[in-house]
Parts: sequence; C-alpha cells; structure tokens
Amino acid sequence: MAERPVLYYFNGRGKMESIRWLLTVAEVEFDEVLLVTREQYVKLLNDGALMFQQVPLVEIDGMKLIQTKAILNYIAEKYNLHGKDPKDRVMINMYSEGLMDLMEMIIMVPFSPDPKPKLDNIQSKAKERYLPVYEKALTGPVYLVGGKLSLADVLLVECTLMLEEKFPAILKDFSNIKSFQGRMIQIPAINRFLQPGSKRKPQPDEKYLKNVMENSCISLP
Ligand SMILES: N[C@@H](CCC(=O)N[C@@H](CS)C(=O)NCC(=O)O)C(=O)O
Repeated sequence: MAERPVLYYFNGRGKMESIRWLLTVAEVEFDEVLLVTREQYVKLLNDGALMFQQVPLVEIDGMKLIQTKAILNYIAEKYNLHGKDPKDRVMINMYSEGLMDLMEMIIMVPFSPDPKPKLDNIQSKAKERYLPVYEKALTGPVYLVGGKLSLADVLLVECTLMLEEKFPAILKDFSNIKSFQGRMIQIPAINRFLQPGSKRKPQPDEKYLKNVMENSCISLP
C-alpha cells in the first residue's frame, strides 16, 4: 500500500489548509511535519527539498511537491476531483483561482498592521465580485462543474466558512451558496474534519503569526 502523504508547513492554516481540505475530501489519511523552529525550516532548505525556498511541501507518491496550485491539481487529478474532460477542468480551475485569490486576501489580513481597511475591502469584494459568481453557478446544479464534486466545490466550502468567521452574515443574500455549504458539510469526511481534534487548523493566533514571521523569510505587503 502507498505511504501516506506528508505535509510540511507551519502549525496553522496558511497556504496548506486547502491541501488539507482536499486530501480530507478525497479520504486520504496524511501525516504532518509542523515547522515550529527555524532549524526545521533551514534543514528543509539545506536538504534541497524546497525548489523555491518556500513551503507548502508535500511528499506524495515518491515526489516532493511544492507550489500550492500544482499540489492541489495533482491531488484533484489523482482522486477524480478535477472534472471529466478539459472543458470541465478549465471551469474548475477558473472557479478555483477566484476562490484562492479571495482566500489569499483573508490569509494575509492578520499580518497587516492595520487590518480594518483590508477586511472592509475583502467584504465588499466578496459580496460584489466573487460570491455572485458562485451564487449564479449554483442556481440549479448541486455542484459547481459537470454535476460532480470537484476541487472547486472543496475550495468553495472552505472559503465560505472562512468568510463567515470574519463576517457571520455574509451569505445572507446568497441562498444557493448557503444551501450548497449546508450540503457539503454533511459529507461525512467534511463533517469529521469540522469536529474538534481533526487536522483542520484554527484561525491564526499571535503564536502562529510569530512562528511564521520568525521561521521563514516571508515577504509581507
Ligand atoms: N506560490 C507559492 C508561494 C509559497 C509561499 O509564499 N510560501 C511562504 C509561506 S506561506 C514561504 O515559504 N515564504 C518564504 C519565502 O518566500 O522566503 C505557493 O503557492 O506555494
């Protein structure tokens, strides 16, 4: 039997969280090496495991994969969460890119010295630019693309939960998305992931932020 994937990242959500979500939905058990000291990070660098000196790093199928989107696409492909043909795939990728753009903005908020304007901007962009797209796509269909579960659906449920943590009423005018979210969180693997004690990471706290700042040369805006 194949070995379990190993995820190398800080002890928090960041760019790895979507990968944790996708593996969870694919029902793939994984292990994690949580980088809590500078030495761990430097060792990965010295070992040559980080092609661009960055994490996430995922060891899977005998490979050391980096670059979040490449990793997500590999997992989606492998576990049949990337559509049935190139036309499905390009739609899945378009929807996924939009969600990753939005989640990236949320991920960066706690690193800002002045989060309020950033949050206001995210809220209006979410309501005016992003959520209407998914609301329309879900008028009728159960899933975003091709009538079957895909990477885009997984990212959408992750993103809506992240948004609600910041803006609890944000889905008020997006009833299709809210229903979609309700269905998705009933999927047993997702339901388990949302329970305390799972590998889902909590919202970033001071300790996590300090860890990321100290242990990588992360470039901040
Ligand atoms: N495009 C890369 C960006 C990865 C990235 O920015 N990683 C950060 C941590 S979230 C990092 O390792 N920063 C260290 C550095 O850039 O020196 C991806 O999506 O995986």
